[in-house]
Amino acid sequence: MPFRFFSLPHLRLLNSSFMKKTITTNPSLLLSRPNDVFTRVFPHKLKYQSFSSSKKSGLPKSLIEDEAELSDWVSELKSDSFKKSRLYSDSDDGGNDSDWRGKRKRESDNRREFGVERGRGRGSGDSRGRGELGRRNDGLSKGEGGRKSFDSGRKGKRAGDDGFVSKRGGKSVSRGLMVSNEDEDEGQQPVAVSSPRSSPDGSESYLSETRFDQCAVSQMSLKAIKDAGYEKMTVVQEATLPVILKGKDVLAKARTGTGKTVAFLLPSIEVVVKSPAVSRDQKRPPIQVLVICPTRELASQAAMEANKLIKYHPSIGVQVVIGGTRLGLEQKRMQASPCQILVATPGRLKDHIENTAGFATRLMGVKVLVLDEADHLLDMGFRKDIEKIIAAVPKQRQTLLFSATVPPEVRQICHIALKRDHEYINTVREGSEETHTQVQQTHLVAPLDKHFSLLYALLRDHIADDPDYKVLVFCTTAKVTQLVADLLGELKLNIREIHSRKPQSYRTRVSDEFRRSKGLILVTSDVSARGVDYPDVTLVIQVGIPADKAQYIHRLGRTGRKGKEGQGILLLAPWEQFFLSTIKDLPIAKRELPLVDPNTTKKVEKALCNVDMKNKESAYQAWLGYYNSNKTIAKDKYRLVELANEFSRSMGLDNPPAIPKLVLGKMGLKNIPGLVALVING
Ligand SMILES: Nc1ncnc2c1ncn2[C@@H]1O[C@H](COP(=O)(O)OP(=O)(O)OP(=O)(O)O)[C@@H](O)[C@H]1O
Repeated sequence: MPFRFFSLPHLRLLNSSFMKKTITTNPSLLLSRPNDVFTRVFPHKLKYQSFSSSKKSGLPKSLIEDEAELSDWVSELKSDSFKKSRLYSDSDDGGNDSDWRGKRKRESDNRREFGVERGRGRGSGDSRGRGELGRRNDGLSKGEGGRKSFDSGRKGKRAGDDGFVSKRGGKSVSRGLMVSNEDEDEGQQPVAVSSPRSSPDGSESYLSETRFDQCAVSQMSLKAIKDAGYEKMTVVQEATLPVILKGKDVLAKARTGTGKTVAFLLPSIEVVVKSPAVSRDQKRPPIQVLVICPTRELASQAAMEANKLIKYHPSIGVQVVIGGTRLGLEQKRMQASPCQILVATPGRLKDHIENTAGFATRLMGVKVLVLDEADHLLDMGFRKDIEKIIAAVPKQRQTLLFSATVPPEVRQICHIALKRDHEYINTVREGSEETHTQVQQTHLVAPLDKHFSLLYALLRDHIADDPDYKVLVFCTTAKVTQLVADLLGELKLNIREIHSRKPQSYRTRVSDEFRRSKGLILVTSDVSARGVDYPDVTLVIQVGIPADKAQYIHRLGRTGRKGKEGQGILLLAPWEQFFLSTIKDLPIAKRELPLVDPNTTKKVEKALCNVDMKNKESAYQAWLGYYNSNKTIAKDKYRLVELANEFSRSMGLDNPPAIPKLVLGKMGLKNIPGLVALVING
């Protein structure tokens, strides 16, 4: 296709006279396109990258039989690319657990864990006792450019959910949200569409002044919105709704926890409302809205939100298809209650396309395609699945891409899904951070052998400080998550764990419980990093470097939702400090090491002794796989192995666990001193 694309290097704030003019012309939502601004914004041409011409995998697309096969196929593709760029973590649409050597290994594990065991059963560890409360030691380092002391004024503020705007009320500061269009030839450019308000302390309200009943949606949808307790639109809803309702393709960026789900669901539902009613006799009515989410939790959550919004539309149905449940059950459910709105994870959707009778035909009715967490879905891990899905829906459709992060690479490849005249709506003000100002972010650097004790001390201090604590601890891989959860459970903290190695029924139960609870710590892999809306999370701790800046932002975004306060701590080893330069534009203060008394250290060491040896072995291998996929760390394999063995010692092991020779070969770590190779006969 002879497309020409033009990159949008950075959206800039429009000059103040233009802003003023735009905003006074229409105080709510405006779209205008002055040409002088436009020509300054699109200077670089972008080469069109056809997905069909991407690297050959050796398999024609039509021969991909199932999810696992596709995973292998993608893995092959990725083996070149993933080392080039970034670490991957455990956020994928997981399929069945299986062996690294087996054909059906999950692709995400191929990236990181290089595990050899399959779904090894450990007690679910559901209910663990309440922990002891210890002495508090905040230890935020001084001289952090006037930042508030770590906990100052935090207590008691979180309750102010709906009152956030009025509390922070102050004078509105006009500033532009950016809408852009990539096609210079058509004379379209970023324009100011709205002006979210800043409070006197500089934080931005997530709510706009526009009420839902001011926009052109059906009365029945408005009624449901009211029942859901929403009155004013959030900033991203205000900015995107009119554009989407006009039928435009949209790429939208808005901070975490600011209502992006409703922003894409509400106008999508309106498309169904306006479509001719489906006859009752029609057994397989067309799917009109297809929403893709990267994780099962997120897909279920989006379907729940959709169900809220269709409450008064009895003729509209919503279904969710996700991995980890029986395909046959989903097929029966879809037959029993056909739907026009389908929310799916990519792998399972592909399964249905290939294995469910009539499903592909139903997809030909898609009018709106939504990619939630679009940057993640367009990333290498999912790209091929997404390309297949795009090929399975009509070309004539509206496409909506939403995320809190839109890295430049994603801007460059988003045209595989979007029309060339799509609009880019960026609600994050130029020059402001992508994270929330009301979330206090700190980082802590300590040798690896101190991490477990430090983590325990940090959690204990937080619990002592806030009886309503609700904490997420992010770990690098599923198996490291399992290890940390075991350890914290041994230390009698009230914990739950969630990661791709857990059965879906367990994941759903734990996720629901954590959503409802207070006084709980959820130890998790990246399956909880994006989109999951747990209310009132007080603290997010990230142990070890996240995959990239976007993943840091999404993990942190589990706290500080809907204008609430929160804290984020990033715990790094000295050799992981390079990651700080990746996130240097975020307001992350250095935190002083909390005092860990010798008794605490001893207690943690004792608890580590009680952790199952097999879990330590798995964690070691997973750890090695994860850091081996990091360009910076893995460039010196000898050093990498030294570090892995430091991790092994930190788990209380005298000698590093053996790793199957085949796995070492796959990791490119054969014959590196310090590793113990395990030869498996037969
Ligand atoms: N207009 C509104 N008024 C008040 N609350 C709202 C409104 N719209 C959505 N919400 C609520 O805000 C919360 C966050 O919404 P949502 O999960 O869609 O955020 P998000 O921007 O998608 O976050 P993330 O980037 O983490 O995926 C949800 O609990 C949702 O019900």
